[in-house]
Amino acid sequence: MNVCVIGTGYVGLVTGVCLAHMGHDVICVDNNATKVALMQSGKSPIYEPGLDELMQSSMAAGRLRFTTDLKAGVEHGDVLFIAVGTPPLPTGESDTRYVEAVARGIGAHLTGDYKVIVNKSTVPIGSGNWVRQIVLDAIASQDTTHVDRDTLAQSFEVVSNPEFLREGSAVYDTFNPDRIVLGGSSQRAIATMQRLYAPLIRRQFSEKQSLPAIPVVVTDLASAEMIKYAANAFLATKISFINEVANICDRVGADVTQVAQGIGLDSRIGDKFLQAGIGWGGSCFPKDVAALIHTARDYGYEAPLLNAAVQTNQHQRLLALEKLQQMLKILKGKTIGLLGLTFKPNTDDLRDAPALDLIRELVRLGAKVKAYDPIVQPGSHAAQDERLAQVDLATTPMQLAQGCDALVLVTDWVQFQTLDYAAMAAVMRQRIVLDGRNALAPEAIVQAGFAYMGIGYSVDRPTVWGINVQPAKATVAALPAEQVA
Ligand SMILES: NC(=O)C1=CN([C@@H]2O[C@H](COP(=O)(O)OP(=O)(O)OC[C@H]3O[C@@H](n4cnc5c(N)ncnc54)[C@H](O)[C@@H]3O)[C@@H](O)[C@H]2O)C=CC1
Ligand SMILES: O=C(O)[C@H]1O[C@H](OP(=O)(O)OP(=O)(O)OC[C@H]2O[C@@H](n3ccc(=O)[nH]c3=O)[C@H](O)[C@@H]2O)[C@H](O)[C@@H](O)[C@@H]1O
Repeated sequence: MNVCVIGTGYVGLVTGVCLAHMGHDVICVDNNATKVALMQSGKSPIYEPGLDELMQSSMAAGRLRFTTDLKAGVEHGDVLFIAVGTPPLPTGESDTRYVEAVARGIGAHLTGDYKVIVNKSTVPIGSGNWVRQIVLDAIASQDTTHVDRDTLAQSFEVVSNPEFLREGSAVYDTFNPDRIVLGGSSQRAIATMQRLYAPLIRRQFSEKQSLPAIPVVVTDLASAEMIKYAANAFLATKISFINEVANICDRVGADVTQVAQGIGLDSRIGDKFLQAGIGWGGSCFPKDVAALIHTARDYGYEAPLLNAAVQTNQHQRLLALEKLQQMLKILKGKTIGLLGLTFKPNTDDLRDAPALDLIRELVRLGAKVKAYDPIVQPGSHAAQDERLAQVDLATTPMQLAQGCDALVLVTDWVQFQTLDYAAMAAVMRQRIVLDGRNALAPEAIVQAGFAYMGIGYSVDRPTVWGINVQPAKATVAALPAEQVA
């Protein structure tokens, strides 16, 4: 099928590239000419594992093109994806002006051929009908000579198809979704979307063909829009829940990693998104939870649980500061080294990253901040972020450790598990590791000469220099057969 994806951020680019890999003929449109030129040269503007390779192979096969020309994209696509950003306004409300501009642009360029317009962006509940109205308004003011306006008005339908990919594993997630959600009232539009996703649903192009088909959930427009917000709000609340449990663990003498393992094996709870740490961030959880709270408020409902999840997260994002103060007392004049800056590993995305809150507060309290991130390297695009202006960016972990009073693991990049911590300890002023993601092997860190502290360990646990040491993980063993009977 012919597809047009408008907006080539994380979602738009990954969607376009994956649809082209499935065999569709895809044009990606973006109004950022610099970005388009980069993509036309076969380079992805974002760091996302596996994306460059797929992008280049689909371009070589002639199934993937990039342009700034919206008209060309609209004329080409049987399916038109709107995948532009919906960032938060200061009120928490979602800023839908980019969606509005694209919808207007689509309406101005419709040709009379049948098109399905797909809201892929995360948009407030009710946006499906709103987009439809904007397109109709644009048709009404279209200067058309070849097709009458009634024909144009009948020539499109709007579907909601929310996206659930995670940054850092976006390509994998797109090819292996837990479900596909399609919201809309037109059978023709839903059938078109099912045809588009047929190779994915039946896993026809992957080695996983033996797995069952991917479930497709067909709903009305508003429910599909709500599914997206409810999914993100639930996941964010789940993390806030385990973080709250971690904070209680800290006080009562339990180990949150063992607790997470113990509750996660209950299939009603599940073991995912139970990693306690210094809080959730990124481009979506904070903005989508805020937007859902805002929507609820518009309807006179306070959404107390969601507000509490946000509040717990705000506290959690500064927990590292509290713990550093416990250990170092006065932070003024101390040097703190951050391991990781991005909001999660395998991305170069700094949007609403917990590291930024920590940097702001450390600087405010007079500490010197150094940081090492495998992707946010000096000179890189991400490093230009003005919120890093007061951070001394190191090019190696050793350079980071030099002269530090403490290291804080902020992002759980896998390579941080195997750094030469003994060598790093040797060049530090004080040897403290605060593991903000419970990602390191505490015994190894202690052996390397550090005092170790995680998130969710009790003050009553065995301590090294008065700081808690994480015990071994809980073991899970099957009962002997005779005991089962
Ligand atoms: N980033 C993520 O992992 C996920 C994001 N989402 C949702 O998907 C949507 C897009 O998010 P991201 O990809 O992160 O956004 P982004 O901000 O990274 O990218 C948006 C792109 O749209 C382009 N754009 C803006 N206005 C345009 C216009 N009028 N015409 C053409 N292009 C235009 C921008 O130049 C930019 O390249 C948001 O609603 C977000 O909530 C949903 C799931 C995952
Ligand atoms: O709407 C979106 O944009 C996306 O938001 C999240 O994906 P993403 O933000 O890429 O990353 P996650 O893996 O969900 O992590 C979000 C934050 O939660 C934190 N987190 C995650 C899991 C966990 O157990 N503990 C925890 O603190 C991460 O460190 C990160 O800061 C959702 O997981 C995706 O399904 C959704 O499509």
